[in-house]
Amino acid sequence: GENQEPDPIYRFRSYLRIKTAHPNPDYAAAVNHLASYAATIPALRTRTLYLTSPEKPLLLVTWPGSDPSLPAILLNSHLDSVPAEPSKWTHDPFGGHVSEDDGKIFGRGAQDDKSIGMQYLEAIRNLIADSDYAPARTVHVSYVPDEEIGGSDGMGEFARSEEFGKLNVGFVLDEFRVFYADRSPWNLVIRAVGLPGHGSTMHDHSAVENLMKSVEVIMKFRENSFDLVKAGLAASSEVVSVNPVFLKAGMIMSEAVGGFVMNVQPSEAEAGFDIRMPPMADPEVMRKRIADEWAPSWRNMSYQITEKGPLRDASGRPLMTATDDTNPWWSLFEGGVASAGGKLGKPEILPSTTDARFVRQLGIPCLGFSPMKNTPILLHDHDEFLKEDVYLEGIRVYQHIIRWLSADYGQGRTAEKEGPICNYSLLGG
Ligand SMILES: CSCC[C@H](NC=O)C(=O)O
Ligand SMILES: [Zn+2]
Ligand SMILES: [Zn+2]
Repeated sequence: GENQEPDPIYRFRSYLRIKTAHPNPDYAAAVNHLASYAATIPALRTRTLYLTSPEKPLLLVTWPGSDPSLPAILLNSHLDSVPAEPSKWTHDPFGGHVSEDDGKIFGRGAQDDKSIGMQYLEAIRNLIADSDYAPARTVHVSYVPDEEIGGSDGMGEFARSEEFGKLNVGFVLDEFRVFYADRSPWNLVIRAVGLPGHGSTMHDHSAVENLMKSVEVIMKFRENSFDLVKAGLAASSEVVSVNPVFLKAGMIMSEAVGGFVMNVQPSEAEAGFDIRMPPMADPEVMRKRIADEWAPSWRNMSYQITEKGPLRDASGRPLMTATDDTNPWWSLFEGGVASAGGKLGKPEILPSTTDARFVRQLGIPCLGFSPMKNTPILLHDHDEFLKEDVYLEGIRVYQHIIRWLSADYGQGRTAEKEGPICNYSLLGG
């Protein structure tokens, strides 16, 4: 029962009970929960930043290292969650329910990403309590708002802030299992105008006809991308994806059957698409394709692209973090996972998008990682859960990773006995 459950599980369930779903995430309660727990660990300092508005706090927890001259590491997670449809769930998505028989902890955020947010703190607590470990590098833990809605008032703003610069961050860990890149979202809306007229006449160049021609061209492009994936020639995260997400046309008349006027051909029509651009995609080529083929002005089309986040860093390089020995942080991360007895899959590009793109844009290496062994991926899905034992095991994995990343392997300095000796200068010593 509740009395016998380990404290970390109790704290995780309490976090899951906080209603952090959009459109009204309770950021204050989430920050309060995290900061209260952090306050019980004397080595930690906490600060709450309000970078854009009093409604959007960002919690920064800091574990000072013994050598402030070393670049720090940053462990990031987001405070917000996507909405859930309670009627489609077996248990209340914000009830913190645990199933008796198999120890599944249900909740919106159980995987994405309240688990890692609490695991970071639990791992730090254990490193101090169990082994008296003290890091050489400073370890920062950030809890940012708004990731699920694009992150511009969250990590986007944070990465641009003076505050962030002062942290001297050398390496960042963010959510999900080893991802070295994300795809950048573009929102595309195409609009057609055309000849209106009586619903009974057949004429060329109506708005809906113009729109449908573009939709066909776009869907053909989509089919080509998808065929590459189906043939096994590319991972789904390696192609440009495009999916229609809304269609809008017609004259609304609420008392009509179906709600629309039937005998008028509308003079305007619109469609919206979610496009994801992999890091290697050429934004210029894509912009030109949209202008010339997808929404050509000669077909009376116009369009609007909203590029939600960068594709390149300041020196024009695609936003990818190296996962080989050219990146010493990778070796330390991999070493930490291996020393915990874990095995990493092949590093991938995340098909969707996270806040990692904002730090990669600064040229800071960042890996997406969440220790969720043998767990079906239920991000944004119904009945999102994480099993108790997997959650606790994840804390242990983070203890190893944090230790490897934050220890001092410097020239002539005492190397941690579990850590590798690697090129210190590459790590910014
Ligand atoms: C427009 S940025 C949205 C970010 C969001 N992130 C997680 O799901 C995503 O849709 O990938
Ligand atoms: Zn997430
Ligand atoms: Zn998400």
